Amino acid sequence: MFLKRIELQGFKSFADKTIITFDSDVIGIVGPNGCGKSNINDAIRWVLGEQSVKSLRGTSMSDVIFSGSDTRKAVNMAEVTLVFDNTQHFLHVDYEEVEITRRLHRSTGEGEYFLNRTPCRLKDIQNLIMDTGLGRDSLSIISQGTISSFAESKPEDRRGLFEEAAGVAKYKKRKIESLGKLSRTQENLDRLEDIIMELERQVTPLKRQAKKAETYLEKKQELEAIEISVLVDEIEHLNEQIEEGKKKAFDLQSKKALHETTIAVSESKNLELKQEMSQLDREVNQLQDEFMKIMGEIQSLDARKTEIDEKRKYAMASANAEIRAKELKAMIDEAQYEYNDRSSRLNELNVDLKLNQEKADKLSNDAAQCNVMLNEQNAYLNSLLNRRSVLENLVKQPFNHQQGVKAILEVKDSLNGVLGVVSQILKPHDNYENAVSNAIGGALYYIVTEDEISARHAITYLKKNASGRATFLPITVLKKRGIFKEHEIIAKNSVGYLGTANEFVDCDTAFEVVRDSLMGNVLVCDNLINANELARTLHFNYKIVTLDGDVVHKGGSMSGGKVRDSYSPMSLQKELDQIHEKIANQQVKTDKLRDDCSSLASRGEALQASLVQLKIDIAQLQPVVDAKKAKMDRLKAEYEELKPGELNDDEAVSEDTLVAQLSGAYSKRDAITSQLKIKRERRAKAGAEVERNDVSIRNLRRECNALLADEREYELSRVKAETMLQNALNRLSSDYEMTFEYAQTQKMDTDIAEARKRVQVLRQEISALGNVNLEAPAQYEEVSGRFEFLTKQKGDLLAAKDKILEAIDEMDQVMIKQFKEMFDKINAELNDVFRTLFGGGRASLVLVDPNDILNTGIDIDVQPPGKNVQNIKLFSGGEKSLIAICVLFAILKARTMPLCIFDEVEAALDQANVERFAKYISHFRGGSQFIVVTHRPGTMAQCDALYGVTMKQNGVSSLLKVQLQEAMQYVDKKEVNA
Ligand SMILES: Nc1ncnc2c1ncn2[C@@H]1O[C@H](COP(=O)(O)OP(=O)(O)OP(=O)(O)O)[C@@H](O)[C@H]1O
Repeated sequence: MFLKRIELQGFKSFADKTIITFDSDVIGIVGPNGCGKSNINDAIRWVLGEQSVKSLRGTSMSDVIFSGSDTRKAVNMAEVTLVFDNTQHFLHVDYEEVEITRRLHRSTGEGEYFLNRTPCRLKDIQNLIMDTGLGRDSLSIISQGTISSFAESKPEDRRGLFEEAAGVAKYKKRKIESLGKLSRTQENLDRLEDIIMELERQVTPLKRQAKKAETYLEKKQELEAIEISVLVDEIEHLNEQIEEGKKKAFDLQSKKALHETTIAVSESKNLELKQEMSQLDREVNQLQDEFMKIMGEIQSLDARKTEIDEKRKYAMASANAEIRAKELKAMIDEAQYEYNDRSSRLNELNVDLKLNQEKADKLSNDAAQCNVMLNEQNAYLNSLLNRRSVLENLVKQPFNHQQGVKAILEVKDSLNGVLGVVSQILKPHDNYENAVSNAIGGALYYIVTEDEISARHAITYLKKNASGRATFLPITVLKKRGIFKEHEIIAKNSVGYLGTANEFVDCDTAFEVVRDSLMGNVLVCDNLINANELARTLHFNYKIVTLDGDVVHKGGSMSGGKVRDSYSPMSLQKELDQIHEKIANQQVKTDKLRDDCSSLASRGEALQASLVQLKIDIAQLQPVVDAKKAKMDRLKAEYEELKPGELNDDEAVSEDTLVAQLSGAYSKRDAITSQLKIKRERRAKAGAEVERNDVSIRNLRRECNALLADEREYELSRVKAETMLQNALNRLSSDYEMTFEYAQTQKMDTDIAEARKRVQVLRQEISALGNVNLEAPAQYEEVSGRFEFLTKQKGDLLAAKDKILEAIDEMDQVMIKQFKEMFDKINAELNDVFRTLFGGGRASLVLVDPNDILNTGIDIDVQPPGKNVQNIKLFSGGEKSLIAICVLFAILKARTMPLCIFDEVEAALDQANVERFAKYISHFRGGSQFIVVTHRPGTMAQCDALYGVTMKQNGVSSLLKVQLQEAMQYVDKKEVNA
């Protein structure tokens, strides 16, 4: 016994668990129409993996689950188990007993398979039964429909039965799989070939481009290495040139400024001198007029005096002693008068000399003091000028001490998204510079960027060049800050509170978020006392700054004070403006002092000249006084000889005398002469000085022009050098992403002149290369790599294809052989079987195309006894069934089947044929097991055991073993009677 047991539950009409145990070789299943007999057949095929819903007589797979009846509810699961005796190993597994179960759930539609209660796949079941005769096209399970259609079916459609008998199904399946594989391999090959062709098209030009790119990169690399050194050398030279140019220009400017000052001083001096000269000219003219006048007076007085003296001489010579004495007395009076006059004049001159000397001393003192003051003021002016140049430098390069910030600003244009430094972006209101600077604190030097990516790029640049550190403020991450409303109300009502620091700063709208994020929560107070008070009131929750720049930090700590010469980048410009104003004021002050000093000096000079003249006058007058005294003494001695003791010294001398007039005139003439001399000398001196000054001004002007020309030339070459320097620096930063300082560390010790030449050559070579695809080497590597890989794959696929073809060929050979052998075997059996069942005649099987064993259809050539019908279709239904049964039995004889299930295959046969059919089954006893669903008593009679299927409850099948007698109640009444 091969099939030992069937267990059904929930399968079609078998709602309850039903177990059918088979213990004989030929088992009949009997029962009335519709009781569920064929459902057993369906159950066996279902378990063995039937997938065709149609052949299971349903529309969906869930139709196999019991769907309920009048009295029973539908169930949710169908389960059928077949238990096989495998001691003879019909099934190719080691087990002696094989249990196959299939289960289906209505709710999920999921099916499950079990092999000896272990879950398995449908494929496992199919493999297990393949070529055992239990397969899909097997002759193990034959229904009435199969039998009747067999004879009528096309020759090709009959092949399946023979293939199953020949056991070639597994090869056929494998062949189908192999053909699938082959077609997939061919598809892959086709696809591969297309890709390979496309890649082949790309590889050659890419190879050329890659070579070109490599040459370009080599040259570029060499150029870079040399050019960095050349650029560094160029920058160093340009820097030196610029510095030297600046120094020279500064020297020239200083020299020119000095010349211009000297010219200005000389011009103003000349102006003064010319004014003085014309004044002197006027005075000299006046003095000359006076001199002429006095000389006229003297001439007439002298004539009169000569006349008197002549008269006196005559009288003296002829007169007596009395008259001579009288004349002598008159002469003594005149001599006395002249002496007195000259000596008093001498005294006056001496007094003048003394007074003028004192004046000159004082003037020289004043001039010395004035010079000291001038020096002091000059020193202050110089210190202001120094501070101005420091501040100007700082304004030009405010971040000299912030290395990182400086480095970023230098390459600002080549880095994307760098917007500027906080201290440059924000502009504090007047007088709030200190407060705002301290409100911002260290963030003054933060660099504002468009976003985080720009900041990351800038940081990478600093790292790469080791150019210092800097802090960045990406605008996109900034948030406006402020103070709580209640705190604002408190602050506004506090003494000295001025507002939040951001209120005192102007900036572009785009930077308002920078301003408000840095200072929106910093408060400003007028002084530190009020700041402390406010801080306490607000519980030290805010940073507070004062106008002086003192700070009360959050938490209460304080900082303040002042550093000498310190500066804030925010107040730089303001301080510079103030310095400009101070310098202008100081220059006015020093200019005035310089004028004072020079006027004191010229006054001193004039005084010195008059002192000299006074001394000359005194020196000239002294011998005159002495001569007048000697004359007076001689006359007095003469008189004493004539009249001893009569001379009275105290006698007054009349001033109205001619002598007095003459003395007055002489004295006036001397004074005028002296003045004229002084003025003329002064005039001549001034004239000479003007002359000298004019010459020197002309010379200085010429020199200034030359200096200006030189300066322009230097300026021009400096600007040129600066442009070249900027270009060189830009190339360093944009082409090589290097700062000059970093590039200096990369400079090679090489002959720069040679390097320059090489740079030229390399540049020409690079430009001769034309357009270069720098991606080409990578693309070439990728494409050629793919090309090689795919070519290898193609080789592998071709080898695989050959192998598959070889395997298919082998399978074909096996199938041809097995099929042919089985066909011949069956053909050999058929005639006997036919003759037995038909009681004579002949039958054989014919290959439609013997040359194509693998596909050929199979014809049946039969001739029942006494008939000569050629076309099988012309036979009656019963005959057709019997022919099909003959073929079936011939196959069973050629190949032993462990199990055959016949479902009313003999339905169309007449009683005699049924009996022959039933008896013929006995031929197979011992080799095969038969389960026969039948309504025919003839068949029932040949069965070893009979099972009756009934529906005791409506729609629910049940099963019980019955005796032949009981079974007979289900058969066709006519047949029983017959
Ligand atoms: N899913 C199902 N649930 C309940 N009953 C079902 C289900 N599928 C089929 N049936 C019932 O099974 C019966 C058909 O059974 P089957 O074809 O096995 O009868 P039979 O005994 O072979 O009849 P016959 O002698 O006429 O060939 C029908 O009455 C049908 O209602």
